[in-house]
Amino acid sequence: MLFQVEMDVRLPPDMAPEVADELKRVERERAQQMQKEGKWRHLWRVAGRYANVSIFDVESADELHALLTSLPLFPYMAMKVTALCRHPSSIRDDDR
Ligand SMILES: O=C(O)C[C@H]1C=CC(=O)O1
Repeated sequence: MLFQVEMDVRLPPDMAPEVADELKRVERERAQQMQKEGKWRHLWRVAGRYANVSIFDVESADELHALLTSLPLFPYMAMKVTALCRHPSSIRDDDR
């Protein structure tokens, strides 16, 4: 199952820079691990915002929820999840 996830990062303005830097470091590790596992298929920065648009390829909404809530930055992100299904005009074999 494919899901589009929009993540808006909202770190508290008074968070110590070294705490923020460590959170971002471990977040990057986790995000790259999920990409290598094929779960996080696309990761795009939204131009001009501290936000991303991502495509996840998971077995279920429960799995997506577990992955998203495991992210170190999860407490500091607003997320919008959209379930995707195959478009009848798509020519890509992996759009499912
Ligand atoms: O920077 C972000 O968009 C937030 C988060 C998502 C992946 C990652 O490495 O950080």
